Amino acid sequence: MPVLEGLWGPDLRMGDSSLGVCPEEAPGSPVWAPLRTPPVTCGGLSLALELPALIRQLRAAWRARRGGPRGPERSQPDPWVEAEEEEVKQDGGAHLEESTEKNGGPDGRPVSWRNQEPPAGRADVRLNSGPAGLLLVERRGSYPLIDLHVLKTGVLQGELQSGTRRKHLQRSSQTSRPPGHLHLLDQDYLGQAAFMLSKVGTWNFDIFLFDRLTNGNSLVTLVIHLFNISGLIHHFQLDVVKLHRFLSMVQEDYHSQNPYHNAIHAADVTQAMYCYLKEPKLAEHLSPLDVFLGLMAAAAHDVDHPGVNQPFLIKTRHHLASLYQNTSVLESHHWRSTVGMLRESGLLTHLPADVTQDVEQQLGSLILATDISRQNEFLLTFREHLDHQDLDLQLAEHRHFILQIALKCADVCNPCRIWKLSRQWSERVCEEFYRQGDLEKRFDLEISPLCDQQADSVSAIQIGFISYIVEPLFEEWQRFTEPSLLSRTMMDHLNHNKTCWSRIRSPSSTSESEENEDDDDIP
Ligand SMILES: Nc1ncnc2c1ncn2[C@@H]1O[C@@H]2COP(=O)(O)O[C@H]2[C@H]1O
Ligand SMILES: [Zn+2]
Repeated sequence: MPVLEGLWGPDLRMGDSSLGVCPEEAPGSPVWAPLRTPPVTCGGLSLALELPALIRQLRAAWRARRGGPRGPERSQPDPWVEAEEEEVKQDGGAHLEESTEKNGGPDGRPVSWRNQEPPAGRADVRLNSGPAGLLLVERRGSYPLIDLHVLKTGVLQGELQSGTRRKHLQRSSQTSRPPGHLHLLDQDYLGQAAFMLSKVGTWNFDIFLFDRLTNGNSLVTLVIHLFNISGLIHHFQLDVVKLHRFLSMVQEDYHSQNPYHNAIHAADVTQAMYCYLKEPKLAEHLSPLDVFLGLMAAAAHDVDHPGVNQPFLIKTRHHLASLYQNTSVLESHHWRSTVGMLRESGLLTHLPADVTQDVEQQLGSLILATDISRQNEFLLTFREHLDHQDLDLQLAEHRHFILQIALKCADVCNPCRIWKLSRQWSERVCEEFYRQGDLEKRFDLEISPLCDQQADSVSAIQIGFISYIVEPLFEEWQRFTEPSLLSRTMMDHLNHNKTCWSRIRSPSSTSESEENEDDDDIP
């Protein structure tokens, strides 16, 4: 499979994984002992509540603050945002110093740390400065939809732009709900969604079903629940209304029209991250800040993803590619957009400036680690640590590294899910690749690897992805977490799913229709 090998690097696999049984949530595993304090009140809201009651309180609080049933309307094109984006293009980002100052915090707190170096041990935050060496904060509305009209002429003329007017039109039509509105659970489904949340730590959690039950609000609902049960709201004295506002912005800025990179993927990664943070090897060492960062980074790690990859943005000269100098373009955008939303929501304004600075930098380091082109760099370091048995989770720096690895695992864990869920993710991600390929074909661009529906079958893509990316990473993760029932289960599913894709690829042994009927049994 030379194409796949070339794309994903050499096969770095180690030994075979052992087989195991499919567990429910491991009983009695330590879950961040320091966080066990029962949530009582926060922002005037009682948090010792079942989810439906919490949501009702949230809704009432939100309405009271907004002075009406609706949140701020964002669906109208905002000429101010457009004007500013034009500025970005014209001055190459230099004006962002002023913009950062303006947005330093909703309370107007000066952002005195702008030109400081990132804290020691945060070497991954290497793209925190723009051309003028200033920290970039992307404001909401930098929605990087690809403007097909501009693409057609722009590629020829070598001046592709992002097409701000069109993107606002597309943005407002993509969602059926008014942005900013508090989209809470449909009463009919409250009970079922709440029941699912009671099993949020189990590996076979069906995020697609949960998304339907929550009316497309899986990300907001899941993360508020996880923050609540993890004691984070209490520990950091978070204002639940601000938290809800922040998460709604994040959820809304995922593109629902992307088959794969949408808010359901973010919710799925966050749920996986939660499972990994509960791993006994890790949980007892994690501080509340670690848990907060892990869940936040997972929730926001792909925000505003345009549904095309970095090479596409580079070859079409998208403004984000030049803004981030063709390096970790998407990940940098996800991070800086997250920082913009954090500041806009005011979620952390009650915390000391050095804490918020640290949070922003660590979020960057975590989100940047999800750049799949840096896979080998992380894998080799991880393997070296495990070989030398020198990871000391008392050290914040080592915990941060493990959080990066955990997030990377969560991001590519879909082949480790039960077949019924895994197959959906595989089809979705390939559909997104094929759409990019169709775009490239339509505009006479070279078709990117894996994006040609005629040449690259779903099964071939999956076998390559599992062999070169997922297996090597999860084998090391299993080494780190052992003995772990969850890791054994994930490896079971991975092997099973790989076998399924192999059979689909070579139907002589099993027909595709036969395989589609396959349930979640491990072979
Ligand atoms: N099942 C899969 N098959 C092929 N590629 C995948 C699969 N799951 C994730 N990926 C790729 O891995 C990348 C991890 O980072 P992203 O979520 O940004 O984008 C993801 C996809 O490009
Ligand atoms: Zn992702």
